[in-house]
Amino acid sequence: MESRLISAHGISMRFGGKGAGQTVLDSLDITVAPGSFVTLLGPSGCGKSTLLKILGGLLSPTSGDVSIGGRPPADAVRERQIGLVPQRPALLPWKTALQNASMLRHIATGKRNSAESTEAAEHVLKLVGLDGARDKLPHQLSGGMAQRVSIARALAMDPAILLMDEPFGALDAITRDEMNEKLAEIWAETGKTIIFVTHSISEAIFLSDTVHVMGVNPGRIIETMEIALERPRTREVFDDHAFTEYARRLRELLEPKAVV
Ligand SMILES: Nc1ncnc2c1ncn2[C@@H]1O[C@H](COP(=O)(O)OP(=O)(O)OP(=O)(O)O)[C@@H](O)[C@H]1O
Repeated sequence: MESRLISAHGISMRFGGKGAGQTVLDSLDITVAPGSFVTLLGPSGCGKSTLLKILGGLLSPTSGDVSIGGRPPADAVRERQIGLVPQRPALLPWKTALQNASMLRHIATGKRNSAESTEAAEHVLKLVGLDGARDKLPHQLSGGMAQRVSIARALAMDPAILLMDEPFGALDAITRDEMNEKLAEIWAETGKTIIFVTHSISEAIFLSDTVHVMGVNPGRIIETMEIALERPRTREVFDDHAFTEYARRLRELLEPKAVV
């Protein structure tokens, strides 16, 4: 694929029938530059997950156009250029970390135990910092470790674009910070385009090049903010004046307006 620019124009999404239906997204425009880290930040129900799936070609909008590298998103899906990391890891409980990480590749290649797929899974397990846990079963993994396997499973397919749907929402605050640092490293090392959904202001600032703030009823982008903090970023950046300024501005945008 020549350019992986994701471009979406006039995106509207309506669920349900005419009377009882709901317009979830309304005339939304967004572009995502190849190799960038882009976050969709907004309140519950504003349509972040819906927009994420539309951008990755996993859901068709009711109206509007999406293209990935100038081509229909279905092409990118067919060419396995899209990886998805869901909210919950959903690992197969009877398979080890390595087997879970190689699973999609084995399915894609049609070979149950190809050495090449296992090698790819070993490589990505190392990348997510789990090479020591390759033979553990899901019930032997912490929440953070399980989510790392889920990231490895998506990365093992070597997609150009990674869709991450609030992957760290269920983790405790410390583990979440650790996962954010690890993800920033993985992104820097692999050059993937990452579209990330979160409710967390600090997570959005820490990870992103660009934060799209969404409003609700109907879901739309109310502001796009470029995050100009230097990289690589470590936890110390939370104390940076620029960081707290971004956080203040984002909080203002997300706080419900007082009714006068
Ligand atoms: N398949 C579907 N059928 C009907 N309604 C849906 C469907 N998927 C999403 N919705 C509705 O669309 C709205 C937006 O959902 P979506 O999951 O995209 O929001 P979100 O911002 O990701 O929410 P959250 O942060 O709580 O996960 C919600 O009201 C939801 O009930």
